[in-house]
Amino acid sequence: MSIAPLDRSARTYVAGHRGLVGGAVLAHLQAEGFTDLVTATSAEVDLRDRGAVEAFFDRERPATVVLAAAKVGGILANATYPADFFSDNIRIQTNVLDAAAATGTERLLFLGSSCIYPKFAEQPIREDSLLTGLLEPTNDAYAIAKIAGVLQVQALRRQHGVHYISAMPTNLYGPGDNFNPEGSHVLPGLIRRFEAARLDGDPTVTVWGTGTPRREFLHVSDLARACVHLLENYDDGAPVNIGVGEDLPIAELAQLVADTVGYTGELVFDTTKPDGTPRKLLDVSTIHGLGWRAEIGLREGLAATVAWYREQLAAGTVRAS
Ligand SMILES: NC(=O)C1=CN([C@@H]2O[C@H](COP(=O)(O)OP(=O)(O)OC[C@H]3O[C@@H](n4cnc5c(N)ncnc54)[C@H](OP(=O)(O)O)[C@@H]3O)[C@@H](O)[C@H]2O)C=CC1
Ligand SMILES: C[C@H]1O[C@H](OP(=O)(O)OP(=O)(O)OC[C@H]2O[C@@H](n3cnc4c(=O)[nH]c(N)nc43)[C@H](O)[C@@H]2O)[C@@H](O)[C@@H](O)C1=O
Repeated sequence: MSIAPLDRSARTYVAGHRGLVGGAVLAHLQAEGFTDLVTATSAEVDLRDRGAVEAFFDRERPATVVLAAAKVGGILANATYPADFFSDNIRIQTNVLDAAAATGTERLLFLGSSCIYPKFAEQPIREDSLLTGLLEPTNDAYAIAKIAGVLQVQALRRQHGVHYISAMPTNLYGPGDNFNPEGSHVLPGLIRRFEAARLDGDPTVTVWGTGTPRREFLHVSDLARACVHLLENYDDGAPVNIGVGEDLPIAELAQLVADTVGYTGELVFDTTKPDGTPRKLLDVSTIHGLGWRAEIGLREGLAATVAWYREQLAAGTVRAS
């Protein structure tokens, strides 16, 4: 399918620009020479409010949209607040997708997540395993909302002929992440905990679960590159996985974080916390075939993220929303 390159002078809206993904996408678009970038905080435009979204799109009429706004959290947040994860995300994505189609947005990228796939999908997980099995219960509400977004993109393509696409990133990390002790994902959660233990001289650090689940980690700068690459090289309704193509056990990740932070105490595993899905390594042959590959290795990316976190800690600006 031939697609015109993105018009760097056309109005481009990054929804969720203050988040981990949105911040990286905005920085990448600026570096790529996009000159008409539009953003709005959730206080300025609450994307759950359909009227506010319609008014925003009527006013701004973006030609391109990256939808990186969502209610996002780790396994404990998802398991604790499933109704909020479902309701917020269904409303955010429905409002943005409908308003984009109604006001002539030409290109849109919707961000889902690797958790949309069945708990026991064959590994590595191919895009066509979607809806072939039961979901992981700790995040099924969030996953169904995201699956609904994928289907809404496909429905808008069929009914209105729009060039909207969906991408399914694996677990992400990097500058701009959420370090909330309870609500964050594993990597920021462990960075925060190991750094505090190092500074306080604690003899042990608790890691949630058994440590046996495996996870794949993609640096958010790689993801930002992938988002623009897909917008310029892909135009189909099928979701596209974005990942690095390798994973590791949580126990190994925890030891890597401890070594990177310089913590030398003991790891203790709290098995009262959920493990979640045993593995969710993504098959990335589709996006590799489109000419994109991850470039930032986990050791390199983790070291840079720890350095960035320490700067935030010193400045008192650690995000823990
Ligand atoms: N982090 C990860 O590991 C992964 C993330 N993803 C997906 O990437 C996308 C971005 O995630 P991530 O960057 O990590 O999330 P963050 O929590 O870092 O950022 C989410 C952003 O969404 C905005 N937002 C949330 N609710 C609203 C609302 N009601 N109205 C307007 N804006 C809102 C927030 O804006 P504000 O700051 O102004 O409140 C925030 O900037 C999501 O779709 C997520 O599903 C997919 C796979 C993995
Ligand atoms: C991206 C993806 O992220 C979520 O899925 P997840 O990958 O299971 O999420 P997680 O990063 O929070 O946990 C990964 C593993 O790590 C273990 N673990 C150890 N210690 C900590 C810890 O301190 N914090 C957290 N959060 N987990 C820990 C934890 O027990 C689990 O086994 C989805 O809800 C959904 O949001 C989604 O799409």
